[in-house]
Amino acid sequence: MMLERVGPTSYLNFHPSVVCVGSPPGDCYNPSPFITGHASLGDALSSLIDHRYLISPGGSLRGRLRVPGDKSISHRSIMLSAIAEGRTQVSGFLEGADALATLAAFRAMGVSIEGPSDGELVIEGVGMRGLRAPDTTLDMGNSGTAMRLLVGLLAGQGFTATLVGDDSLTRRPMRRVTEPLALMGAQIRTSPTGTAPLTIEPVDHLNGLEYRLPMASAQVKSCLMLAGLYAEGETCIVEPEPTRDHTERMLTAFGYSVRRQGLRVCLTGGGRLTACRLRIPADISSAAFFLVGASIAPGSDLLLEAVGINPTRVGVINIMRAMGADIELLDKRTAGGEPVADIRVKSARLRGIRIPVDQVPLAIDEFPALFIAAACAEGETVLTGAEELRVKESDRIQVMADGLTKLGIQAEPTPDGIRIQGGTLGSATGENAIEAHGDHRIAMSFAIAGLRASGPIEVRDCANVETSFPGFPQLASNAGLTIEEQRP
Ligand SMILES: O=C(O)C1=C[C@@H](OP(=O)(O)O)[C@@H](O)[C@H](O)C1
Ligand SMILES: C=C(OP(=O)(O)O)C(=O)O
Repeated sequence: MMLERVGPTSYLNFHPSVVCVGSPPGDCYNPSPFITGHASLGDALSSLIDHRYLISPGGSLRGRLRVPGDKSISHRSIMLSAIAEGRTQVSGFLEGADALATLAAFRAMGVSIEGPSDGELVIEGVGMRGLRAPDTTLDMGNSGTAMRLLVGLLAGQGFTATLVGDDSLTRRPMRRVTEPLALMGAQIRTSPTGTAPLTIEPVDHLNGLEYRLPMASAQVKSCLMLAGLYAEGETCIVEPEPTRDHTERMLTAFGYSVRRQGLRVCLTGGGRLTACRLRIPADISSAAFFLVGASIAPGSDLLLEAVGINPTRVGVINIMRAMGADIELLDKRTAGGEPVADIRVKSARLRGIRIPVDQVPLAIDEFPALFIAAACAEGETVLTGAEELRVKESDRIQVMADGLTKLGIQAEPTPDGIRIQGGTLGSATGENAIEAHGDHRIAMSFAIAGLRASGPIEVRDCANVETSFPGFPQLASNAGLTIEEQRP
């Protein structure tokens, strides 16, 4: 196998069927849908269904809107309240397929959950040792967060559980979590290439761990913190750069002591969580499509209500402002331990930039939308240090480069990023339609590209928008995007 060093701690491993990212170079992604052994019901359905968006060119985004609840925080709200003592009330929960997969998994482990109804949930915590062995495999659908956090939480339970996912999730690297968990004493089986299904076997006990993350990943950090709750002694994780800190904040809200010193975060196992009330802000990752859309569409003026502006998530705002965007944060406040603001965005003339590497983990899910901003900017935008984008729901560097190229934009993928030359977005329909490859963020990014395109855009394979942003076409259309949804 050929290994190419692409950064101080990262490797891309080029092989016809397996890509390995991270250090040690063993954390593999299997890009071929044909060589995974497992497929869930979701896959079977999505292979039959071609769910498309047809976008008419032009328009502007105006008015006020509230995007759905934060996906990262929604997953964590279920996981922590399930193992807390007492009844937790949650509002603003994202009723999207990813967070609902987490909810279903905890129901299958005996947790009583009322709702969701209009984002409201009531969870009866079963305490640290109250989860029951599930009768069936736990299907985490399309969600990397659900699978990677849950494997940490389950590593210290006294029962066997198997986690499966859809075809995309089954290709994503899991050694990044199973290897450090094994150092804690966990027993977890993976496929031969280190992917799902993951089978977690009971062990006598877990040891605390001091672990330096080989890549900036909040999922790996959170996985190890959740395992650390069940470990003897202290678990400390050192991040290469700050990543989203929702687990730390939420554990604190549940009364669990988390100690942070710079890039090192520690907790001691054996404590307990006490139920609380959680209010989940609107998801900045969903707001990102509107921040970009309103910036690129002339005549736009949009207010996005109650969006989470946690400093570990605001890379999209920092990058867009550096490109010249007109973004104001209004009425800053705190909700459920998380900073929140209303965001006003108006159209602006954007210019290409070199994206600062320290912003990459803070905007990791927003790059597909940011690439559309780059395509509409004057000059070149260069992204580096973002090889993690290749192991998301799709290879987001390649899939975005392919789509932008179809729209007539010069987009040159590199192992750890992309170079995009701003230009005029063209049209893509019929045989030439944009393929979202089942990746929700790709689908929504090309939908908003329609605001500045010279002709219609057809986006294929959009069903997974339901994972993070149910109701996206309706909300976008209310704001001014001309979008038609074609369901089979
Ligand atoms: O912890 C989380 O909730 C997430 C962390 C990020 O993944 P990585 O940890 O792989 O960077 C992000 O891409 C994902 O959408 C959500
Ligand atoms: C990468 C994402 O999610 P996950 O890793 O949870 O599948 C995302 O939502 O963009």
